[in-house]
Amino acid sequence: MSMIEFHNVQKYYGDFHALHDINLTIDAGETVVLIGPSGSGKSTLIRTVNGLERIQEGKLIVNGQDLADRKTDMNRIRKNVGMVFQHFNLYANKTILENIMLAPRLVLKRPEEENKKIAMNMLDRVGLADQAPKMPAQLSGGQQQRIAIARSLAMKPKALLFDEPTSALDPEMIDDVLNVMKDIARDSSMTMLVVTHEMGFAREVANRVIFMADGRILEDDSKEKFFDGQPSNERARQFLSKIITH
Ligand SMILES: Nc1ncnc2c1ncn2[C@@H]1O[C@H](COP(=O)(O)OP(=O)(O)OP(=O)(O)O)[C@@H](O)[C@H]1O
Repeated sequence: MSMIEFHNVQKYYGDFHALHDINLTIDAGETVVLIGPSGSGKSTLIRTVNGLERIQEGKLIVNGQDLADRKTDMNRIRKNVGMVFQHFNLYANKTILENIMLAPRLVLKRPEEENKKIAMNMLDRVGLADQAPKMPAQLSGGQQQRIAIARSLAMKPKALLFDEPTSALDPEMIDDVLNVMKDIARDSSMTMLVVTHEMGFAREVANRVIFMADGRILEDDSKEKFFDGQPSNERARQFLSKIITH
């Protein structure tokens, strides 16, 4: 079953053509890694999936709903599709536990006791149950990002989008966050679309690797083909050789 389908999608910012004729299907449970040079449209593409950016042409079906249709209920999309950003965006004046409980309480009307239980389970899953009473500023960047992931998980989404989740972190914190993401990727019920240049993550858990440049998808390969064979596209090959040697 497909979770995300792009059919001839075009996205413009004013006159600027940011996404060119995107065709892409991601099945439920897949982990797809999106790479490409700066400005190639990776963020734009994933932000269209939960309606943070609107598309101008084509069809974009997410969890069975067409996002190009103005009648589509965006709140329902956002309940099912979580997003983790480069900067964690935690509420600074709320405890870690409150950060996680807030959206399920307000959006899902989840009863308080159940909400707390699920929040604690999610904190446990990211290895930070003991941090529940603290404030975000008391945690390291890597811990804050794991809290942001727990917060997304607490909504029990069907899909999670990650936009460069480790690129604002000190190097020593990156593995802790990637390990949490790998654990989620191995859960076959979760669909993940991840913008990252962490190729170790891609090699270990991705089903597919997609290469974008200039707003276009130039390569969409299984991880085996991408890493062990050779991407067919010359720019993808060059990009891969640069990020792997650096
Ligand atoms: N709100 C906006 N208004 C106008 N142009 C935008 C806007 N957001 C992005 N763009 C442009 O769209 C193009 C794609 O940007 P996008 O952020 O999607 O790229 P990216 O591949 O995620 O880059 P990076 O790796 O640097 O984050 C860039 O040329 C960018 O300048």
